[in-house]
Amino acid sequence: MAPASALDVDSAAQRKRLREAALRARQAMPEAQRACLTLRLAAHLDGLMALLQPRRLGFCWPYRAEPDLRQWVCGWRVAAPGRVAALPVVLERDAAMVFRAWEPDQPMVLDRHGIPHPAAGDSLIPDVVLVPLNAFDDCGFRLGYGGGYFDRTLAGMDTVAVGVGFELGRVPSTLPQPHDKPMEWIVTEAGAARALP
Ligand SMILES: Nc1nc2c(c(=O)[nH]1)N(C=O)[C@@H](CNc1ccc(C(=O)N[C@@H](CCC(=O)O)C(=O)O)cc1)CN2
Ligand SMILES: Nc1ncnc2c1ncn2[C@@H]1O[C@H](COP(=O)(O)OP(=O)(O)OP(=O)(O)O)[C@@H](O)[C@H]1O
Repeated sequence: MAPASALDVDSAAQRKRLREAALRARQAMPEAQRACLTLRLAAHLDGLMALLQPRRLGFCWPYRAEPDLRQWVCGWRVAAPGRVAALPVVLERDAAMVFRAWEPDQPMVLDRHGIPHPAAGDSLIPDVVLVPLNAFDDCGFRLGYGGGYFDRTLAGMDTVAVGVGFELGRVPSTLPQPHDKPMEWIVTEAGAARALP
């Protein structure tokens, strides 16, 4: 849909700048530093998961220097019986994603963006989804890669959305649009916090 006004054009351009700046800063971080921040972030995730107690947990395969949560998820999964980890699957452009259960060593295929996901499996609804953040704000609004996949997926799903990212992506406002649904929680290396109302 075409932007309605000069103000919309302005805020779309600003969102693009915020998204790109956060992505650039994250990708410029040395790998060792990223790993160190991810360990701290994971410790805060432990605390939040103890509170939320999901049985089915959605997360993302790391992409473009996002926090790599695979090891942490493996530990979470085996720490109690019946826990299921799930990855999002982009079946169609401009549509909601589905989640499929994931276990280490299972066959994976690449989606249209080159991100691995389980090759087969029934779709499921996670109790909690860990949503990657590029830029984000204290109200829980986020900027992803601009595909609108999470916006569409979370709009139709009864799940707790937990934004996961590094502090370097925090901005005063992401200039949220009417379709944006805020995360309930934000977890970074600095802690886990409920998004502000
Ligand atoms: N780790 C991870 N996996 C994820 C997501 C995510 O944010 N992080 N997604 C959350 O939505 C979905 C994939 N969404 C994506 C949307 C756009 C682009 C992307 O690279 N877009 C290009 C331009 C278009 C293209 O090349 O297809 C770009 O940003 O330059 C990548 C992933 C599902 N898997
Ligand atoms: N609930 C929705 N239903 C239909 N289209 C939507 C919905 N949410 C977002 N979109 C479309 O997706 C486009 C991209 O949205 P946005 O810029 O917020 O992406 P993003 O949050 O960065 O991406 P992602 O959710 O993939 O991480 C929007 O311009 C809008 O057209």
